[in-house]
Amino acid sequence: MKSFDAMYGIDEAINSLLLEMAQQRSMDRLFQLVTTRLAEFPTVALARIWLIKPGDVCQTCNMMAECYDQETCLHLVASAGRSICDLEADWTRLDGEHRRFPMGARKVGHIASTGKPVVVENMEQDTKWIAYRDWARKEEILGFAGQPLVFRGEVLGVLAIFTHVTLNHSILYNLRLIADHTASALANALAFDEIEQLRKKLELENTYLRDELLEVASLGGIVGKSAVLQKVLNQVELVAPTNASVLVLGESGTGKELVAREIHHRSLRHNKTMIKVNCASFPRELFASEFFGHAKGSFTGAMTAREGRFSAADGSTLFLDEVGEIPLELQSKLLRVLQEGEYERVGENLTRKVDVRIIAATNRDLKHEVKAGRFREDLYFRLNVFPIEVPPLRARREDIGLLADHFLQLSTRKMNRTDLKLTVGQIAELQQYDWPGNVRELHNLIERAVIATRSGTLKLELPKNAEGVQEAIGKAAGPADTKQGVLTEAEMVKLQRANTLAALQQCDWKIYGEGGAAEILGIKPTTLTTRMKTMGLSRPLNITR
Ligand SMILES: Nc1ncnc2c1ncn2[C@@H]1O[C@H](COP(=O)(O)OP(=O)(O)OP(=O)(O)O)[C@@H](O)[C@H]1O
Repeated sequence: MKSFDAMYGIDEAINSLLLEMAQQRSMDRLFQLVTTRLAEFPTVALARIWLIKPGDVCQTCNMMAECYDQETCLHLVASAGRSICDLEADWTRLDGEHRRFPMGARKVGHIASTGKPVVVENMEQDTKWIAYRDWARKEEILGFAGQPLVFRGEVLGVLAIFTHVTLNHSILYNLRLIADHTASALANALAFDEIEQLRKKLELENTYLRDELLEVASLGGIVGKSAVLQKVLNQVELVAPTNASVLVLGESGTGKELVAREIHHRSLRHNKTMIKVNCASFPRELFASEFFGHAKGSFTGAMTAREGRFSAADGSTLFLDEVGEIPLELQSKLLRVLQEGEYERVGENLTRKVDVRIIAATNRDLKHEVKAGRFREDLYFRLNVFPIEVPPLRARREDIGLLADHFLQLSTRKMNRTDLKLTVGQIAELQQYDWPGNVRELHNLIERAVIATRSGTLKLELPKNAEGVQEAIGKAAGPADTKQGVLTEAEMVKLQRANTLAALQQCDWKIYGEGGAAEILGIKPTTLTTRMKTMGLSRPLNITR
């Protein structure tokens, strides 16, 4: 009977393997290299590496009966060898019956859970460890040796070989050398991975933080003294320190986002950045990835793995703006993460946990959306734990003067101007207007006026109430005789608003896709949604698309 020691040139082979290992940059290639080189010894039938990782396919794993914790198990990550009785058999596959081993189960699980090597010198005599005696006999396998992959006292996995020859304990020395090199390369790679992930997370957080700073700089607190606004602020104060979900309702531009930020700033989570996601700003096929992230290669264009917004908001608040736009097929996934705090990235089976507080906002009538079958009722109840209704500006006219002054100050500071003022008469005029675009429209109007005025009293160009689209277009097209075909800046703005509104009305407020307003206007849907915000255009509640 041949022995393992009879392998010719074993020391040279192992030395050259160790040198080759040092050149490897990819972990997968390193594992493959180790198993392939070991399987090249004529006496080795099969060489394998398993790594300890979180359980991922527990429900379909055929070792489930032997698995007690279902938290972590051994994942087969590299395999090489050849069958002597079935030449078609592919022993490099990683998806066979033993792709997972429970910790503590059989030889491999035992090595992982004890951190101690196992040698079966001669399977014909020592049958304790052999689960598949027939397989071993047919494949003429006599020996088994396995070493744990240990780095700084922590077991990371197992390296094992099945041999056609009997073994003695001296095999463990060579196997230990290879296992130690593999373990330290693996530990380095894991550390680099972790650093890379932290770096990406920081980068993402920084981006959100920068956006947040810009927002905060341009927001500058909630202004207003009206009774209806005070009621909103009382509700904010009440709900902020709890972890309850909040649904902020109201027309576009009323200040729903500002309310959401105020809740976050007064909450126990205020030390972390609030993450915002505008549910109307990306196409439906990207929703899942945007929310939950994706694994590398999970779809065309997914060149690298990506953290989703839920991960970025872990321990903080996630603001779901325009929540009524979430496609029905994603609503169940959202409900699950809200109820159980669990989700999976696109293209990954691993379940991740998060602790996120949700503040959602919408200008849609969500109850109506539920009735129409476009919004899940259970999700609606989950979000609507504490509803806050932000009133339109026309319902709090006494705030208009304060807001106008506030925006004048913001704009003059931003543009380094000091000499501009609003008259009492102008404020009275502002209070007469109905503000279909609400506070945002007022903000934009003041900012435009600051740009347009050289000094002294602001030049306000207040739109007329309830001006029709055709009227606006007609007017804008009309001035040819009076001003030689030239439109003023204000007329241009009015014309663009009227044209955008006409496009939206023509296609029943459909933004994306074929026949949508973006297509009719020849612009990107995201540009259109931003433009709608600036212009204070939003779908009327009775339009249900
Ligand atoms: N009470 C307020 N005090 C100061 N600024 C306000 C107030 N309300 C709204 N704003 C300003 O008006 C603009 C629109 O507010 P915000 O984005 O919060 O509205 P929204 O209701 O979330 O709009 P949308 O539904 O279009 O997302 C912002 O510039 C915000 O700073």
